[in-house]
Amino acid sequence: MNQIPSILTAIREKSPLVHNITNYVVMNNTANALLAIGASPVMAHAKEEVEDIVTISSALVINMGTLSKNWVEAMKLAAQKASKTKTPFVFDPVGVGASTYRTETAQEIIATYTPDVIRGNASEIMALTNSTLSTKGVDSTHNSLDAIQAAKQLSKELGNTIVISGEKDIIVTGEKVSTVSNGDALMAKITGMGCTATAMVGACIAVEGNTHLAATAAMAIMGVTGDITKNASNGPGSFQMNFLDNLHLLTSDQLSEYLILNE
Ligand SMILES: Nc1ncnc2c1ncn2[C@@H]1O[C@H](COP(=O)(O)OP(=O)(O)OP(=O)(O)O)[C@@H](O)[C@H]1O
Ligand SMILES: Cc1ncsc1CCO
Ligand SMILES: [Mg+2]
Repeated sequence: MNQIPSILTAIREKSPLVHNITNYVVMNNTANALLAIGASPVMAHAKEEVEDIVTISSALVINMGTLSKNWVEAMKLAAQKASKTKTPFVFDPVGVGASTYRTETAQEIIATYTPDVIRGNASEIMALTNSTLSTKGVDSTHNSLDAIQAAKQLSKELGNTIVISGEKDIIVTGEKVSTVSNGDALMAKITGMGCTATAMVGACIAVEGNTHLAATAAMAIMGVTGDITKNASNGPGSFQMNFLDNLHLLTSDQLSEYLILNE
């Protein structure tokens, strides 16, 4: 618990370069959120350059939100390079289970390149272990608690950390389960808050090698910033704007004070 604020401090001190291959919907928000927390984002998806960008980056974030053939090829090249250079790698399987293409792409990336962390909502994490589960789209129709068994199974198979986001954020590494109970329901009404959470995992794994701790810190940063933001906001628009300000203003003391963590 007391290690979480020091991860925030490390992000601000080191300003790690975080390479994102992410979707058209959230690209701008994600870059701004990474800047606000103190990291340095680069968005790059051309096949011709992703390997070079991975080489100079401290973490790789792959988000398959708006996937297509060239992008998937770039994702695979980047993930392969990250495994060679031992660059920490987080994967967001956006909408897995909604189409065969999404399911096959997610399964191939996970099986071939073993992300250090996978972050998805409950429906997405469940769809990764149950190929007959079809998801509604990018929004979850399940509670994060429903996905714990799937997350444990995945984590044990892959030897990595799985994050299930939702009202409660659940971080699973093998049998170890940590829960962050901060945040606000409005966060699910702003597109790409989950993608931002995945990018925060990227910033945290860039400075902290323990993936369970880093992923917990990322969800703590999201949830505590959500708590601080909710009182000052009238709806999704102002929440989104205030959230960015509060990420920038977030202190280690606030993280310690607000965090509701069970482990
Ligand atoms: N009901 C809620 N209460 C508190 N926090 C929430 C709630 N719903 C979502 N969140 C928070 O919002 C963030 C995004 O989680 P969510 O599960 O909505 O991601 P997602 O479905 O992948 O989103 P997207 O696909 O739009 O990026 C997380 O930090 C999570 O903790
Ligand atoms: C709405 C949406 N559609 C594809 S990606 C995305 C952003 C949230 O996941
Ligand atoms: Mg998502």
